[in-house]
Amino acid sequence: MNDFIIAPSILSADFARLGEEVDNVLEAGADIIHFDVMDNHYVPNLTIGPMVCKALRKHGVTADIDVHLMVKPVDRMIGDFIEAGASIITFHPEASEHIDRSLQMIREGGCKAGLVFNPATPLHYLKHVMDKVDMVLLMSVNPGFGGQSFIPGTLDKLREARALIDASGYDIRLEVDGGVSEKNIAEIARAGADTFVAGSAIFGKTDYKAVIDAMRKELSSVR
Ligand SMILES: O=C(CO)[C@H](O)[C@H](O)COP(=O)(O)O
Repeated sequence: MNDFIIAPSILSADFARLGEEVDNVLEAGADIIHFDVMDNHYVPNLTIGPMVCKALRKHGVTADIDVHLMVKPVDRMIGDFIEAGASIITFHPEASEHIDRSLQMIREGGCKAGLVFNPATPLHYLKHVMDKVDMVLLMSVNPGFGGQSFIPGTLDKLREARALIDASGYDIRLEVDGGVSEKNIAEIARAGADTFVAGSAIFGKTDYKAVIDAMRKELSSVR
């Protein structure tokens, strides 16, 4: 596995050609696919559900699918996404009544589990479940829409999360999502992130490989 993971968010892909878009971005060098699920309740937008995840598997996608649940309640969706072929499932702690149970459901289904923190959500939710998470995702925008600007305070929060993860001794990835581009990816990596979600920065360009290569070049200066 690469030390740094680039995870294009299909939120910014052309949904009318989704299978082809996913094939193209993986061929261009993406490591995994980030799959944003919005319910028009937890966030003010509505996107895609397990049927689309299943359709991507049927289309032949074998790369990991990183499902970010922006839904409330959370638990009802977990089984559906496990069955649909998700690899990683993350959710927002404040959207689950029973965080420990939700994390266990995900792992028992054979997926990696993670918690997602909005810009103003404190990291203390992690304290008693570090042994049950494979990924911590810090939102660097308020969730709901692609194409927003990176919130600079996320850099300090990344440093705080990196220190917690390193002190825990567990193998936990630190992902960042929102406003990530080839211009700021090195600074974000230096703050501690190892997994980078980018939507508009990649799908907003015609040459996906050029953007992903530029991101990797920036990252090569970090470690
Ligand atoms: O979860 C999201 C929004 O809730 C998106 O993944 C995120 O915003 C990525 O889009 P962009 O890279 O264009 O900011």
